[in-house]
Amino acid sequence: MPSDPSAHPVPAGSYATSRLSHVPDNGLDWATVVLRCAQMAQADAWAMAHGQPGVVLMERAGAGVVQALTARWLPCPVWVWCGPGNNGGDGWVIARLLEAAGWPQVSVACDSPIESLQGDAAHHAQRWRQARLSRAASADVHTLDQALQAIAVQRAHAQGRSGPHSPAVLVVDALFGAGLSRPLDEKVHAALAQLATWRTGDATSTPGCVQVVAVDVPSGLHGDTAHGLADQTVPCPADLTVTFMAPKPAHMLMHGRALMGDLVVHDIGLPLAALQAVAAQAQPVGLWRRNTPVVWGHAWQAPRRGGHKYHRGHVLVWSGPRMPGASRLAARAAARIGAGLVTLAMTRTAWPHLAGHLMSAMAHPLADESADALCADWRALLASRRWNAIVLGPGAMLGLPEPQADTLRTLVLDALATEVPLVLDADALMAFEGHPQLLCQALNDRHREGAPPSVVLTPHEGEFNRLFGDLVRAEAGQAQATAGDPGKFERTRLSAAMAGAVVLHKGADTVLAAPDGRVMLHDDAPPWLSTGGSGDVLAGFIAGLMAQGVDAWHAACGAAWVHGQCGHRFGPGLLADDLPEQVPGVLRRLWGVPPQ
Ligand SMILES: NC(=O)C1=CN([C@@H]2O[C@H](COP(=O)(O)OP(=O)(O)OC[C@H]3O[C@@H](n4cnc5c(N)ncnc54)[C@H](O)[C@@H]3O)[C@@H](O)[C@H]2O)[C@@H](O)CC1
Ligand SMILES: Nc1ncnc2c1ncn2[C@@H]1O[C@H](COP(=O)(O)OP(=O)(O)O)[C@@H](O)[C@H]1O
Ligand SMILES: [K+]
Repeated sequence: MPSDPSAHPVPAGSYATSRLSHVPDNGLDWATVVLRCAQMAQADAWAMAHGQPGVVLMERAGAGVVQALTARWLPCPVWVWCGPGNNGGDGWVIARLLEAAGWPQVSVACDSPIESLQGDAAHHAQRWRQARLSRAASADVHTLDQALQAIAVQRAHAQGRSGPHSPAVLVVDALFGAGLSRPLDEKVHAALAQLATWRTGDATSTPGCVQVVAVDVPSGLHGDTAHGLADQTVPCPADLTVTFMAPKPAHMLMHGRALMGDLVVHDIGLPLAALQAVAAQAQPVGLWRRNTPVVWGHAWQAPRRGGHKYHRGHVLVWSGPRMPGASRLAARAAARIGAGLVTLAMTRTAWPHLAGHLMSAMAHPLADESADALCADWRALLASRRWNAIVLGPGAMLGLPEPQADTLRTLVLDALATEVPLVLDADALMAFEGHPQLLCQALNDRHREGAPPSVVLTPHEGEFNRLFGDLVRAEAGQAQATAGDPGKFERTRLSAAMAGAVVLHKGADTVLAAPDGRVMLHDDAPPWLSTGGSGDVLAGFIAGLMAQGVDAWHAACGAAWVHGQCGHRFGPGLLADDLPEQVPGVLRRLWGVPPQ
């Protein structure tokens, strides 16, 4: 247990430096998990039951906030807004420690009388009061209304004299954290909304004149869903958020993440055993994890000495005539990540545009005078040899006279009727819009209970909602008493369970889920990845790994990681075409292959 708590910034995704093929799947540690609020409370409770008093943990939590805060800002007037629970408890510690550190103007606002506070929060409120009295200073506690009036005055006096590191007023939001159990009262919401207006700047003040530090989460944000309760808006974003031990979904999922400002995860010294106890309760599938090679490295081997291209699998990529670039990107990505052979199946109309551009990949033309002819040719191709993985979706639209979606659905169902591992992306998913049950049925028919899943669906948020939105809402409504968005983790988990497939739900906050309930967050992806065709490359990476024998879950997690690393390596100005070209460097580092 560290006695000197340290802070580490998020994302903390890092390369492993040694060969990963021997690392077990369960490399559990605080830096690799995302904990729900109830699980964090379990870990706290475990530590308290095993000799770590709550007041000590709270002291460390407050100290962590002070450490992060003093590293960023010069001494300036501070208001600490304390709520009625332990989030407020942290606030009392922060106020006391800031004063002890010599910050000259620290004021506290709390709408609950000190005498009404309970437990650890009551203890620290009393310590704050005693510290004040021992210095013969006033131990007055203000209401939020009084705080707002005072901040308005401080703000006005400081016009033009504040800067990024010395705001006119710094407000510590210690109102509500993990214990938020109902929407904010109107009065509290309005107070935070006023603060938000001052923070962003208005007619009378400059942006940054008032800055905000959130303890655990910005108040009103639910830690599990990354939204306000019952669709309430979260009134005041923060400039800095300090949470403890492990991020919660709200710190990682969009909306929530956008409200955090800089995020620090502070170690308050809970032992690994506390996490292991929480993980034991989360069996059989375990905790929600952050995507690092530790989690999937064992499932994915470097090419072996003496192997040949057939050991590395043959990927079949479907290509429609409208956007042939998409399927070419997927094909190149599959080859770069290690598939031994890649064949593009393309309609005869696409042949002239595509075939001449292929170098290492092979091409197979399909009849396209009618939907029936196309489907028959596709079935024959599927049956013609032992494919190791299929990608269907990037640039899949057909350009036939018949209704597109009907034919595309047939092509997908034909592919699903084989046992070949499959990635379904983009158009192949949208062909089932309005018919999600049809897709789920076919996937479940194929998925054998207990066997590893062999299909990966890769919708982005829009595709996810159009395909699964109604099903997931209905399922979440049945599963949960609380109304409102269950959050991206839960939505993705539900969709994978319904579909009997791995779902890789793309975005700045990619979430992956397997039918057995495993859930993974991929948070280490740079914004340069939001460029046309980047998803096509990802689909190719997944198929390329599956072709090499990696199961669908580990292939999806590994591919998302490689995708993110490729984005990091190239940096700004990235085009999707650049991504596969970064793979050699990423793999070299992953496998510890020495530089040439
Ligand atoms: N030992 C621990 O348990 C630790 C807890 N820590 C802090 O404790 C926080 C969690 O504490 P709590 O579980 O007490 O939760 P909170 O302090 O977030 O809030 C719970 C209190 O607020 C009330 N409440 C909830 N929603 C409300 C609303 N909308 N309006 C008015 N009242 C509302 C609840 O009835 C309860 O009294 C964490 O966010 C973290 O800041 C840290 O000190 C680390 C250690
Ligand atoms: N802001 C972002 N930060 C990180 N990754 C992102 C961001 N926006 C998108 N991505 C990633 O980029 C890829 C885009 O895929 P997709 O939306 O299917 O694009 P396309 O259809 O053009 O290929 C996905 O892997 C997604 O997770
Ligand atoms: K808070």
